[in-house]
Amino acid sequence: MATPHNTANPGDIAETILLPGDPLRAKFIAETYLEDLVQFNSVRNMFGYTGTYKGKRISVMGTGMGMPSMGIYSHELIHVYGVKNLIRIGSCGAIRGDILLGDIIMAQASCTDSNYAHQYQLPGTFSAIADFGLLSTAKEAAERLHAVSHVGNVLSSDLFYTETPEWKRWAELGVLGIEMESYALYCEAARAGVKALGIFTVSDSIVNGESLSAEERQNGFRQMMEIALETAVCQ
Ligand SMILES: O=P(O)(O)O[C@H]1O[C@H](CO)[C@@H](O)[C@H]1O
Ligand SMILES: O=c1cc[nH]c(=O)[nH]1
Repeated sequence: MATPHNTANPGDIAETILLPGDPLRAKFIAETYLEDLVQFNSVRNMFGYTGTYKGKRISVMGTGMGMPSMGIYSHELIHVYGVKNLIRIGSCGAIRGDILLGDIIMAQASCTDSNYAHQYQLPGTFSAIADFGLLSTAKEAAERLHAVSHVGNVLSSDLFYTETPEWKRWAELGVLGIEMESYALYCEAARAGVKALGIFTVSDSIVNGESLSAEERQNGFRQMMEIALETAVCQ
């Protein structure tokens, strides 16, 4: 049965899915890497595809920007379509001077300034973490592909533009970078007992204001895509 945001029928989506924020990144991955491609969604231009990579059935779909958008798509993928392994592939800003443009950050855990976990009515703060199996498989893939990758904490923020440089406080606690969706993804996966991981290419440095050129961005993103695909085939 379709949802208000996804016209796929149950069975159209593989158990393992790659989730870029940008639907055009989903289209690029599908057209570049997948065989026997079928498009399952175009509602709101949030393109979704299923195909095969090295013989393994894999899907890829955009999730938009921010935790409300990620929350909707990941919830439906898990609860309506039976997806079991969700691998977010995004861009992020580095908040440490030793993490360079084009480097890859794997979110072992995700902090947040959002109230996403408020819905669970916990008597405390929920620590959102990656699935260890997905994380260790991705780290091994990164090493095989000679990618520079860092594993640690990220901040999933509700804010892209901020009035004050709050990132410094997060950096003092060892947080590596900032993006906008992994906390919601990890919450949805934890609540449903499925697996999730966020992998990010550093597209800009919040420390020194540098950002990737278009060409460097494309190459860096391709390395992240290949790490995610290599992780997906192992599931
Ligand atoms: O490149 P994506 O996956 O969209 O991720 C990052 O880029 C967007 C902000 O430009 C936010 O969605 C943030 O999380
Ligand atoms: O969320 C994001 C993504 C890229 N760069 C940032 O500074 N923030």
